[in-house]
Amino acid sequence: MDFKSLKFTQKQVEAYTSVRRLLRLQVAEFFGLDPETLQHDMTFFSHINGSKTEYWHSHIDTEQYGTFAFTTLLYLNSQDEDFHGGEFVFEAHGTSSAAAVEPRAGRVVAFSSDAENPHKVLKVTKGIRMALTAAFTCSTEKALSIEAFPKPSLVASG
Ligand SMILES: O=C(O)CCC(=O)C(=O)O
Ligand SMILES: [Fe+2]
Repeated sequence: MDFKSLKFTQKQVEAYTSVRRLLRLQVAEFFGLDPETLQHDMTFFSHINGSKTEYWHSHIDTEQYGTFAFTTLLYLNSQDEDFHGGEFVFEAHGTSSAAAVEPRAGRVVAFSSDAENPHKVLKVTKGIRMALTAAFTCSTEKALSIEAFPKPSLVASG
């Protein structure tokens, strides 16, 4: 499947928008924030298969993407059913020990995006792993610099 040529239907955009709204409320509740302080940052879908040579190396989202304050990950399929490998791993650092998350369709991971949460994704050995990364920023200036998602040119009319 050539993901880059897909167009989103209006229904898919509505589904995405309501998922995004719920993620924002969940992050606000979990971190004890007013939802109004969380503004939409970058969003993207990822699909990783065993033929990829570049995996998600260990990184810190705020450094990698420049703007993230809170990251949410929504898994769209499941480890051991749709793919093998591909665990999400919070790296050990300071006094924190490593912790792994098994991707499951519908499971959400939310965390603050800065140096306190370095993480990586382990190699996918079989199948295709699909996830949504949806981030929030607390800076209006940064939020205004973010391109609309999905790009209007990728939404099918009617
Ligand atoms: O898909 C995942 O589990 C993590 C992806 C990630 O680290 C990112 O989008 O920055
Ligand atoms: Fe990340």
